[in-house]
Amino acid sequence: MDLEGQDLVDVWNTAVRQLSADVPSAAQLTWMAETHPIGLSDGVCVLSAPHEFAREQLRRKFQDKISGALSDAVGSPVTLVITVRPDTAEPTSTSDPAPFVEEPDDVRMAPPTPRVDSSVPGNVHPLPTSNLSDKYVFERFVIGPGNRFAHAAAFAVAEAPAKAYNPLFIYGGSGLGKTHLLQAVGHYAGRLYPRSKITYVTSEQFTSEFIEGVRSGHQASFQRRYRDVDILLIDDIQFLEKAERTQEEFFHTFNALHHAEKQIVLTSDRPPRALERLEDRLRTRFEMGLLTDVQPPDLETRQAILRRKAELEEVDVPAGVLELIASRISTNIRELEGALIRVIAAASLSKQPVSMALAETALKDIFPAATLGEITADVIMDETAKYFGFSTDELCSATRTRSLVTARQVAMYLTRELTELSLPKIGEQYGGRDHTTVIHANKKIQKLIRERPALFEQIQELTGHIKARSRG
Ligand SMILES: Nc1ncnc2c1ncn2[C@@H]1O[C@H](COP(=O)(O)OP(=O)(O)OP(=O)(O)O)[C@@H](O)[C@H]1O
Repeated sequence: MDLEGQDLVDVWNTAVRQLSADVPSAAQLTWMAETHPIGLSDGVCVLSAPHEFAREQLRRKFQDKISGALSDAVGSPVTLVITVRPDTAEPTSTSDPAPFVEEPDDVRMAPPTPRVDSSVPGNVHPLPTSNLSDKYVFERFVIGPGNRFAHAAAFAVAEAPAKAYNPLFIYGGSGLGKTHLLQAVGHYAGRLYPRSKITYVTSEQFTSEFIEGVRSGHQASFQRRYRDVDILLIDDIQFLEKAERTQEEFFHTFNALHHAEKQIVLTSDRPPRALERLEDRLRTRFEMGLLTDVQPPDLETRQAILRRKAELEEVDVPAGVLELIASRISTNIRELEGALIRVIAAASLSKQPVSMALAETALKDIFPAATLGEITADVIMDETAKYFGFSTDELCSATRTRSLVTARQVAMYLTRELTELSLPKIGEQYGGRDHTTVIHANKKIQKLIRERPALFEQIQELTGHIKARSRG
């Protein structure tokens, strides 16, 4: 049954009436009132929540009840897809003005906006490329000896999906551009083939959606979502090693897509043969197409990446400073970019041009000392909590006072910069938050350290504490 317009609103209102006895707080009632149905097609209802926090709450606490109430209202099973309206304001927090943050936005990054395509019954899928980062396009990717082949393969796949190499499997160490290439395929193919359905997902998201589908008995809509695409981009496939049942499901998804000549692109931190806990049949399928690795960039490429980044930031950075940063950080491009951002922040705060002296000072805390041991997420959490006067439990809690939100965002930012943990893993570390929350925290702090001298100083000092504790 497909519903739209007033019919859909009537069904939704009936469901909400049925639910209101179970909604205890005024805040929850407000989110509920601000949540609207977008479409109901082939047993899948797409809801639009006012913000990410509401979406999470609705998903965690009310998903089953809402599905049940909607199923009752239409007389057949209904699966829910909850999205967040882009560009809506964050919920406001109630107390504690923070010293340097205006708004307590723990989360803000629009997830893919599913649409109900009425021309294809039952098709609920993300708009092409809607959950891709704008930054991760081919135009911003600097080519060097370590990534030339991977770049060429990704480019070829975007130009001729399912014709060039299928699957394309890109592997390599942390922060070397795998996600960037994967999403660039999505952007470019989306431009060349605007009608194609392109889905980007991390294997962790795929796993949790699958589990959710099983739990709620709605596997069919999950399967439809992933089998009805033209290009499937799956990031960090190594996490499937830990999820046996999802491996089975992914095997069928893979076969269905491959058989239908749809393109699959995968990234991993290791080549398929090193994914030891992966079923053989999946490993062999991953090896069926083209395998390509990304290697750490050489000095020249590192400088070129920094030059490009400085141009994009519209900041004049002398060649000597680029060389200084590039010569000290060699294995992770994320860290390389992080160092440049701090130098630019230091210059902008002190209202000086970027110079060697300024760069040396700004970077003294973050260049790894020779004897530095591994920096762990636990140490970062512990030091950040201490620094801002909170407990680690508070950092992981749902409390959203301004100062706590900032401390939490700083902790996530430093974990992203100083460890190799994936975005979902960092989210997990901080009370099971969504990976989009971590992306948001990272962006937010990158922006704030340029605007607020106090926060910049605090983060420099805190990084020093973390590094000191991690010295071997
Ligand atoms: N060749 C490149 N040119 C420009 N920027 C790059 C390049 N390679 C990586 N980057 C940038 O470095 C950062 C880290 O890259 P990315 O997230 O793609 O790494 P990854 O290999 O997927 O890491 P992880 O395995 O930790 O997820 C991103 O901001 C990306 O834009």
